[in-house]
Amino acid sequence: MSGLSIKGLRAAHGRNEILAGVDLTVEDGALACVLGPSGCGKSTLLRVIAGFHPATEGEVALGGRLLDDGRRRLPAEHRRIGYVPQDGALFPHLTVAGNIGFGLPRGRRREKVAELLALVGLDGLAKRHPHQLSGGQQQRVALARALATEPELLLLDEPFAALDAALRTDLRAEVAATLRRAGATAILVTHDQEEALSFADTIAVLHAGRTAQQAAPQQLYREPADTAIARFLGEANLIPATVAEGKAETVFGTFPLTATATATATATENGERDGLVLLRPRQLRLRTDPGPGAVHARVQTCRFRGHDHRIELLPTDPDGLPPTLIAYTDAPWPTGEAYVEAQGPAHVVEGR
Ligand SMILES: Nc1ncnc2c1ncn2[C@@H]1O[C@H](COP(=O)(O)OP(=O)(O)OP(=O)(O)O)[C@@H](O)[C@H]1O
Repeated sequence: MSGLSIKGLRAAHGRNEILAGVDLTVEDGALACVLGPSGCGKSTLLRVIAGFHPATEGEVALGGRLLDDGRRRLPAEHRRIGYVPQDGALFPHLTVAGNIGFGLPRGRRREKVAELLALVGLDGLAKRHPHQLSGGQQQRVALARALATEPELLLLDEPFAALDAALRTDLRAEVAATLRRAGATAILVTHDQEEALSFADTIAVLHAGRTAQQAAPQQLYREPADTAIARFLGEANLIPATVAEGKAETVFGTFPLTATATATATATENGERDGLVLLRPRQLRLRTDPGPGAVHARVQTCRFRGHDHRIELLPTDPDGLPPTLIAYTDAPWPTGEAYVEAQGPAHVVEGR
């Protein structure tokens, strides 16, 4: 099997178990993100994959080769894995070319360095030293250096964390494009959900040392497995619902369920169950007049965010609704009265 496969991985720091059942599959040539809050074990996971930290149980395999199962371990230098740490960790006394070519055989060095400089968009900067580069340029050199040895898998540990917001967005898109051009298989760890959603083909959410869910970005955003994942990936309106026969009944009306909608509370005798339906802020629409399924509310705040407006509403009759609703709209909305309607399909989430 090609690509990376991790099953039931456990790892500890001393007596503290940090990873307590991580599953992760990354297909050959795919870009994956491991997403989780600070301290959940993301860096530890990368270090186990790279071979810098031992697994206690489970299995890590790359391209069908066993890397670690808690008993047998392939040494880091035989794994063909590249690692880009958070700060890039360039050699300060070497030039850009020296950094990228470090570890390459002499004969091919010049040609390969030129190729990599072009790949990461740094033509003409070969003779500079790291201190003469911007943060973003330094990270691109670190990426080129990691790609130089043509690793089977590239690990990126929060590589954009130290950069300002605008540079971060640009560099993230550039790095994703570079990795795709190079045909690399890569894993990026981050605690930034926007970064994960925009970068990856597949995202694994870590919670308490376990994989809570792995799915494609759109699926994870629209169809999270539980309320904690729903909230972690972005703002969520969680609306009480009665679920039966493939439909969810809410105060906004009845909606068809998403294809993979997961069941919530235990089924009652007549086949109905209570659940929570996830409506993302873009699924809510505001109007000035009442209409079928429209809920009366008061606009509390309307905040301009450049690409849209974030509107916070208090429902007049809170029965069957959370205390506040969040909508994102293209047009601004004055504070005061509004009617809110919702668009399906509805996804039923597990409470956690
Ligand atoms: N060398 C170590 N010795 C003991 N405990 C450690 C060590 N390294 C990390 N830990 C602990 O392991 C847990 C997970 O750390 P890790 O760095 O893997 O998390 P993370 O998700 O990458 O966090 P961040 O996003 O803040 O970098 C934390 O509680 C941390 O304190």
